Amino acid sequence: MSTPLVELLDLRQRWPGQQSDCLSIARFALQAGEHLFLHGPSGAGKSTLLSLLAGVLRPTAGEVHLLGQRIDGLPATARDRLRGEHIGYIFQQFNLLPYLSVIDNVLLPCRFSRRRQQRALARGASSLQAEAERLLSHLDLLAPDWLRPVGALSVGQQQRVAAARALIGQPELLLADEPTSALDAVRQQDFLDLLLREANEAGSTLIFVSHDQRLAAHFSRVQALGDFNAGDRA
Ligand SMILES: Nc1ncnc2c1ncn2[C@@H]1O[C@H](COP(=O)(O)OP(=O)(O)OP(=O)(O)O)[C@@H](O)[C@H]1O
Repeated sequence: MSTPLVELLDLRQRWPGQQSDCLSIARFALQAGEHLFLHGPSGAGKSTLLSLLAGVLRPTAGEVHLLGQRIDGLPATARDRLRGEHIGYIFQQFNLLPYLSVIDNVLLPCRFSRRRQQRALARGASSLQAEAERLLSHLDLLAPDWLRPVGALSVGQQQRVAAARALIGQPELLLADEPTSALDAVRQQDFLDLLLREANEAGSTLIFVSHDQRLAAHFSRVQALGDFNAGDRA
């Protein structure tokens, strides 16, 4: 089998002040192009797992591999660069820059990564701005909102901006942490359509964290965190 796109080996994560490991994973791997629906109870460690895979967090022990490269020992700047180039991350709290406009937030990954710029333009758009507008329009965020500061938008609108920002430039890995929690049913469906279509066209690997089991049917692989995490039983 080919090298996994992401892999965790003998990983442990214990938060300061805790008596037990939040995560204890002998092995977890995803192949390029896999779409995983990840679920589990609140507090089980799903967001922690995504932070480790994205190199936001370094594990207490063990190995994190991304695109065949071991990243847990890299300095923060190198992990930040890899994340910017290869990962689209929809954070649970969005992590948008509230004073920047909607368009400027979506374009942020392209400002920090030439690779994301090139891949955004390779999508056939006439400019980066046009590609940002295409993604936003599909998520039902239309022109009158594009120049507004993102902090002035509703929570559901901000969630859609965060999605467009993660998708621009076709990153190899998409991490989506409860990405539809603030959306109504119609927009949830539009969001899933766009996410899965973009992921398929780019061959992106996707980890989609959600409590909403109705969405699981859209995914090729469905797992509970407890299937491979012994942390809370340690
Ligand atoms: N920055 C932090 N400092 C200390 N403990 C943390 C931190 N972040 C998370 N934890 C702890 O790690 C555990 C797992 O949290 P995490 O947010 O990963 O769970 P989750 O499965 O994503 O939950 P939810 O479904 O509610 O979002 C919790 O016990 C939480 O208190």
